[in-house]
Amino acid sequence: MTIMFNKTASSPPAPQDATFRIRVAGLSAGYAGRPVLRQLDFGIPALAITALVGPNGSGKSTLLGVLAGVIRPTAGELYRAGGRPPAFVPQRTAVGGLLPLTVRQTVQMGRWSDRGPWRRLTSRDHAAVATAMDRLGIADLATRQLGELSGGQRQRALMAQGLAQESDLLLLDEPTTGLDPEARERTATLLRDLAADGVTVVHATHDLDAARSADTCILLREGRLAGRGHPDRLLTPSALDRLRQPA
Ligand SMILES: Nc1ncnc2c1ncn2[C@@H]1O[C@H](COP(=O)(O)OP(=O)(O)OP(=O)(O)O)[C@@H](O)[C@H]1O
Repeated sequence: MTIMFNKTASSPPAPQDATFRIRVAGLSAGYAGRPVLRQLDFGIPALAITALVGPNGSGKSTLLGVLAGVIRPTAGELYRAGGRPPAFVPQRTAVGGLLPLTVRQTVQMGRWSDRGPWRRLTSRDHAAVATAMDRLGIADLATRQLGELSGGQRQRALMAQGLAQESDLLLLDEPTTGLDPEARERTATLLRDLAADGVTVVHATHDLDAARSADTCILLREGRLAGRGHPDRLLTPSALDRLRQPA
């Protein structure tokens, strides 16, 4: 699927290139009166883990919103290779902790895109929900209210909701923020397993260990592409210093 906006790119993405799950060309986006992303060109490799790295306000969440289809670009092209609609897991701070929902109900909402909110869940849905909770290690929290959970537990409940969608494109906003070292390690292993199972994973992160364990990184600075490639090549101390300086 190619979505074209006010076209500014001279070279359109190549839909026939099966190595990319997503391609963008000349992509710009932002909010009313506030341009954020400027003229981005890159591909997201299929069946791999891509980390979005950059300082606060560099546009990582905005880019995830565009890739998820919840923020409309103002210019450029976005090509998503065929597959299921993306599963988008926002930062836990963007999700109300006061919603009167149990963990299980939260994860079940991941099935709404297939089932709709008012239909009874099938045994297949229940199995997907149980598997997602198991993979995130939160089965024992199933009956707890979301609002009673610690930040890290709530983060894992939201990730389980994303997994329950069984999409082949998982977009995660700072999935390891607030997690203890063991949960971070578990998340890293989970992302690796998902990629091996056929999922393309994109996550925004400030966690350099998580970024270093990705297959590829995209660096953003003030809404512009500051680099992309393998983390070993990209995440050098001097490159990270440059990221922190004004563009
Ligand atoms: N809903 C919004 N309305 C207006 N401006 C916004 C909105 N959300 C974000 N912004 C602005 O867009 C810019 C990029 O924000 P974004 O959240 O994408 O950055 P980020 O790299 O994810 O930051 P962080 O690492 O702090 O999460 C910032 O200047 C921010 O103030």
